Amino acid sequence: MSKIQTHIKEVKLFINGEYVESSSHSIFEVKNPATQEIIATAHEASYEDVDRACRAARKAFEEGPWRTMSVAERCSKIRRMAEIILERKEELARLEALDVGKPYHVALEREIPRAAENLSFFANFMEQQGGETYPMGEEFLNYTRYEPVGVAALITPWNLPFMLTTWKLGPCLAAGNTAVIKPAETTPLTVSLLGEIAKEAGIPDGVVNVIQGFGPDSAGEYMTDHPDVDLISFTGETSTGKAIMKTGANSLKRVAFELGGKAANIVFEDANLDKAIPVSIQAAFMNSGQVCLAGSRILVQRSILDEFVEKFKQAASELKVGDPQDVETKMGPVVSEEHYKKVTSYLEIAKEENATLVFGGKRPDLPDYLEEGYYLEPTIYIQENPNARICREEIFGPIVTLIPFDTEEEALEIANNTDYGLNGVVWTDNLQRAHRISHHVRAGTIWVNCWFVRDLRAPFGGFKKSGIGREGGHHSLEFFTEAKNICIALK
Ligand SMILES: NC(=O)C1=CN([C@@H]2O[C@H](COP(=O)(O)OP(=O)(O)OC[C@H]3O[C@@H](n4cnc5c(N)ncnc54)[C@H](O)[C@@H]3O)[C@@H](O)[C@H]2O)C=CC1
Ligand SMILES: O=C(O)/C=C/C=C(\O)C(=O)O
Repeated sequence: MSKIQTHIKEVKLFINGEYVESSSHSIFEVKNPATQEIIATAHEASYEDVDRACRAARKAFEEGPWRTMSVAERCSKIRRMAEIILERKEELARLEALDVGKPYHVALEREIPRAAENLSFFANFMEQQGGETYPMGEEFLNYTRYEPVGVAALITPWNLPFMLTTWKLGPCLAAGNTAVIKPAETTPLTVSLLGEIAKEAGIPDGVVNVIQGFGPDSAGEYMTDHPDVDLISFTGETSTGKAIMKTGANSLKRVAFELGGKAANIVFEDANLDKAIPVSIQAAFMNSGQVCLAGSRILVQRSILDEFVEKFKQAASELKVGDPQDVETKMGPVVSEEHYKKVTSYLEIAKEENATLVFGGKRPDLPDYLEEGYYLEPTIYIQENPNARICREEIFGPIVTLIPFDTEEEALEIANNTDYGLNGVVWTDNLQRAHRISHHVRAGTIWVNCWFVRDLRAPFGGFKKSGIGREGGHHSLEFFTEAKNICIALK
């Protein structure tokens, strides 16, 4: 008998202000990755359902009051959504932990509050926006308005489902657009509640629609091809971004992509290891390493390699792996069987590439009721060859690779030796070096002596294959608005 309290749930579609079943009666199962228990069944949206959702969003955009109501009124409703999320935070955190396998307390203390903040931040930010004015002497005056674009398809992955969906929904709604949301098929639970939360907050029917289903030949592809969708905001795998771009090109949809990463976490010999070690452990193993910003390769200056390895290994051995619902747990399973196979295939690859296993590399010892869960110990390798696959490919699991280097130039070369460029981390007490490295690592965010510190006004996104465009502050609003210039003759 499982110790985990499961929550059997039927996940329906939310279209035009109400829960509906799939018109094709197609259903898929949702599993708890800690036990493989079925925790819910979800309705897969057919083409007809996606079409209804997109048309409802279009109608709400064209006819409804959402686009034309005052910014103050719109934003107060978005803030109310944030309040409801906080009122329901225990329930949402419990569902997120069940669905993704992440520790409940991480969802409760970090991700669900951040989801609420994603909405309240953009509501407040939108209210402070002005426009440009360009007087042409006494004869003409130009002024700019930022108007909503239309219907947005918001497609999100399974690693931080609720947080990442609200990160898109906040600016989308604040700017006056309407939305059709599709969470990942692996983790539909929390996002399925966003429609009812919006409705309770007083947001008109049709403005927030949530559909469920898969990617290719399913709900994801249908929405990216739909003529009523104007723009697509997507977070997920780089190859999926390419597929979405191709489909969206048929009707020239605007796209913003936040894709994969393989961050270099560079530790110089003058770094404060008392800070660098615990934060690097977080960066490697938070959410079982299923974070696009994960510091999954740690470049360590050779003169401190032995000390770093000893301390890092000790800290990894103290991470409690276990039941996501247990308050002591620091790391749960990975999200699904398919993903477990992908992640654990890198154990074989590491062996073939002669990496040195420092810690982990197998299933942890766990109570019987977790024996079917997709667990892997926090795993640490040293790999001298920076071209090895574990140094360049996104594993998206609890596997971290330590790569020794001697000089600053070498560290930079290794850091940039990947197709990705989402973020990087530098540990040093040398201010000039911190700036030099930050300028030369080709990535969208560099954290110096810290990691995953987020100011929601700052640009967030990737260089190279890590994305297209930026989210955050006015960057998000630019994506979700059309700039219009109005030129007035004054005489
Ligand atoms: N934030 C990030 O950078 C993330 C990266 N990943 C990477 O992606 C890998 C697989 O994770 P998945 O969730 O399977 O990512 P994915 O990119 O396959 O799926 C993300 C979302 O896109 C949808 N989708 C898939 N194919 C589509 C298509 N052709 N058209 C429209 N929508 C489509 C999915 O149903 C899901 O909602 C991970 O192993 C990791 O490498 C995953 C999650 C987050
Ligand atoms: O903090 C944000 O806004 C986004 C974080 C995104 C990830 O960590 C992810 O996609 O894994």
